[in-house]
Amino acid sequence: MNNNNNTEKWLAWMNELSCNDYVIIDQFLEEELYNEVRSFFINKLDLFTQAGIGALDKNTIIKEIRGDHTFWLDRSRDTDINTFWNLLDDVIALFNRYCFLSLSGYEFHLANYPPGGHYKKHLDQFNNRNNRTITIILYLNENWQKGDGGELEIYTKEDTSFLVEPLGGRCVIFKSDTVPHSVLKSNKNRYSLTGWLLQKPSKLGQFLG
Ligand SMILES: O=C(O)CCC(=O)C(=O)O
Ligand SMILES: [Fe+2]
Repeated sequence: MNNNNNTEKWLAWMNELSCNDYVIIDQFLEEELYNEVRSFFINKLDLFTQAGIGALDKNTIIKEIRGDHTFWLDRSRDTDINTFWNLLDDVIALFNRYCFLSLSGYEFHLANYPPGGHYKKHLDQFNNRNNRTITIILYLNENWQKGDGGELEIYTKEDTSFLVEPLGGRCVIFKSDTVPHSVLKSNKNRYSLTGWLLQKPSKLGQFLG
């Protein structure tokens, strides 16, 4: 973190995350970085493909469950957003230090839900691969209006749920294994940058012998 002020902000967000399992942050990035990420998104729109469900070979396209199109990011290739990658390094270091985690990596994609797109209620951890630990979603929608749909529905520990509008600059962070969520039908293109901070795989020994 480049200054104490940012560290303090992160400590408050992590505190909220540990109490509620989620935290919602408006104007998450400084304007310049937000614009950089959004321009990068727009430049890549031609490369998006229909998203699937499940890890690796279990990945199948089921439009009834999720309707988004995605583009997976690669830090060494996608250097236009280096400032964002560097921020992630700092964030991972803070989580490991203050939340006693052992995060060792991340995976991020750009996502577009075209009109009619939605994602049914789910958890972000796959049954057969459980190292997704923290989910981070940054919305990139300018001028999102009531009636545009595409709200994120978050289901709480108290068995209630609430809706989060995908407003540009808003970031939602939650625990990947405990917070069920869904995306309601979007009525227009809905842009986001979504990713997961990954825990070091446990029980590697059983594979390594
Ligand atoms: O874009 C969102 O609000 C949520 C996306 C989501 O749940 C996912 O990609 O797993
Ligand atoms: Fe999800």
